[in-house]
Amino acid sequence: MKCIVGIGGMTNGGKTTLTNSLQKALPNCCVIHQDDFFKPQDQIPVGDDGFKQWDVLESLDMEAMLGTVKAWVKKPQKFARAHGVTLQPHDPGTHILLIEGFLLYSYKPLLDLYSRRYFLTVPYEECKRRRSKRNYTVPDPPGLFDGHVWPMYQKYKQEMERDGVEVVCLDGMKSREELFHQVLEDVQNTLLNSF
Ligand SMILES: Nc1ncnc2c1ncn2[C@@H]1O[C@H](COP(=O)(O)OP(=O)(O)OP(=O)(O)O)[C@@H](O)[C@H]1O
Ligand SMILES: NC(=O)c1ccc[n+]([C@@H]2O[C@H](CO)[C@@H](O)[C@H]2O)c1
Ligand SMILES: [Mg+2]
Repeated sequence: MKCIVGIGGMTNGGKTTLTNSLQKALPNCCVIHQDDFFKPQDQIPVGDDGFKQWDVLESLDMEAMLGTVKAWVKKPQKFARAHGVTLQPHDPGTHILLIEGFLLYSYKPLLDLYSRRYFLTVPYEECKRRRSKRNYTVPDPPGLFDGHVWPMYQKYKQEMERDGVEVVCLDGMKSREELFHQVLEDVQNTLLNSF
């Protein structure tokens, strides 16, 4: 049985942290990080807001990401082996894929593949605070958060709500442990219900 779970939500909501803990706890579990599909810096245009447009869907090679997801769907065992995921002999029939990223549910070709779509958020102030401490491969220029990151987050979130995308909202202000146990239990129930 194959199960695809989305760990989506805003930047610095805690998606990667949660995903890494879940992967360790779930059997035969592979992960795809949307951040691995950012286009090279020279292909990211500067927008009317004066900033390089990192926080739009076009900054990502989503066709390549879709191809990677399809490779997992076709041969999860082969995918696991190729990505160093040890398959568990006592749980041979279960295969889980966690897809993690900040613009998961804005890309239509993947939308119906998820068994569950989680969405992590924190309040604006906390998001800005966490972000200011981060060091991305391309560092944030001054003003990026208020000038580009936050407005784009709001735009995509509004589109998601307009399109009626069904998500399970997660409060990113909860502790790492609480979030981990909440989602682990929910994923395990989803698995049980789909047998
Ligand atoms: N539940 C939590 N409570 C407090 N801090 C957290 C929690 N989860 C993650 N963090 C911290 O917040 C920051 C962002 O976490 P993380 O990298 O997991 O977020 P993300 O959603 O993957 O962000 P990005 O937009 O970079 O992909 C990190 O410093 C992390 O240690
Ligand atoms: N990983 C990258 O190449 C990169 C470069 C510039 C900005 N970002 C930021 O990553 C966040 C998503 O995790 C987005 O908010 C980007 O601004 C990533
Ligand atoms: Mg992340």
